[in-house]
Amino acid sequence: MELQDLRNRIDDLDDQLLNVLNERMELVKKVGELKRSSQSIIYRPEREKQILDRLEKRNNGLLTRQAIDAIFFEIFAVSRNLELPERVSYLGPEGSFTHQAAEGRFGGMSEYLVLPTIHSVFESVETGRAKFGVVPIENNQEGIVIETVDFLREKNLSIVAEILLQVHFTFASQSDSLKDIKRIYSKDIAFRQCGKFISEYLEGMGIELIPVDSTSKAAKLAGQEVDSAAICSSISARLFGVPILFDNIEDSDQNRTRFLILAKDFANIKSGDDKTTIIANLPNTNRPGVLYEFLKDFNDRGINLTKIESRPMRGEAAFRAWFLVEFLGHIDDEPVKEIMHKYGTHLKWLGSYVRIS
Ligand SMILES: O=C(O)C(=O)C[C@]1(C(=O)O)C=C[C@@H](O)C=C1
Repeated sequence: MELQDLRNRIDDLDDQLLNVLNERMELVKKVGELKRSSQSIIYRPEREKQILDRLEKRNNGLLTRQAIDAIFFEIFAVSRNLELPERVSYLGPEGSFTHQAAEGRFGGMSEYLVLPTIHSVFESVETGRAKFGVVPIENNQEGIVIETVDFLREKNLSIVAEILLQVHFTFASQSDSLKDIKRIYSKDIAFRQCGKFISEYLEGMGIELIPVDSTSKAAKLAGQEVDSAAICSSISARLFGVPILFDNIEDSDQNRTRFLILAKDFANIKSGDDKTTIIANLPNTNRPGVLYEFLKDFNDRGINLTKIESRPMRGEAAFRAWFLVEFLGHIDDEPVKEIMHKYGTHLKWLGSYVRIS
């Protein structure tokens, strides 16, 4: 078949797609009206997961699950904006991995608020300037993001969903020859995580490594100087128009960051595959066995703990700790309810949400 024939057929299919999408939006609009009249929540991650799981099962074409997710997250985002436009804040700057995570879930059409600190993201959701906020919580190579964990305890926000992002770094420069590069900008963590690439490709060339605040700042600087390069995300290289010379230059392809989507007073319905996050301020943690007994309560009920992170009780002279605890299951599960009831105000529920990681 000739190119023109193929393109004509693609045009036909695009017409059909457009009609079907518009038809879908008519239905979504009606859902939106129903929700508004009953004051229900617009964003329903568990319904979105149900749709994606169903489509994956039905799928017998070339699309991978990842591709289906990417296309449909964009459709859901457009749907939600039609139902009720909701602003999303994220930890910037633009081009950061958090930006990438937020866009992956809320699509290119949403209205975004780019904020400079994790604290300001929490605050924007608290004050209602944004409906949702996206912050990193942990990287599987570097560990927990302490600021996020501490604000989860301090502030009164709910966890709506988690996002898992595979972290890829790119090497971007306006110069197409490594010989001409005099300096590389990046974040200190990124230099560390791309150590093998740096020593194999760049060692002994007298190139200066300059740490800056963010990888997107690195991309911006590399966009202004022809003899510089940046180790940054592909989204920030694109944002600042810096050509990518090498992709996926990180040492480990296991490098993943987990992000949380936060909102005020949000509760998900059970999806059947959920994770729950709580804060435990256990009573008198200096008595022997307090933590052991608490953990045993989970074990006794067959609840799978996925994380326990210990943080200091600030403002006290004693060395006391509180814990961020995550486990598989939903707050509406009987065994989970039992534990929540048993410890009462010593536990603070932050959210039960569709499990990704
Ligand atoms: O089913 C709903 O509750 C909808 O609002 C529709 C829809 C969709 O586009 O399918 C949109 C937003 C929700 O997050 C989930 C699904």
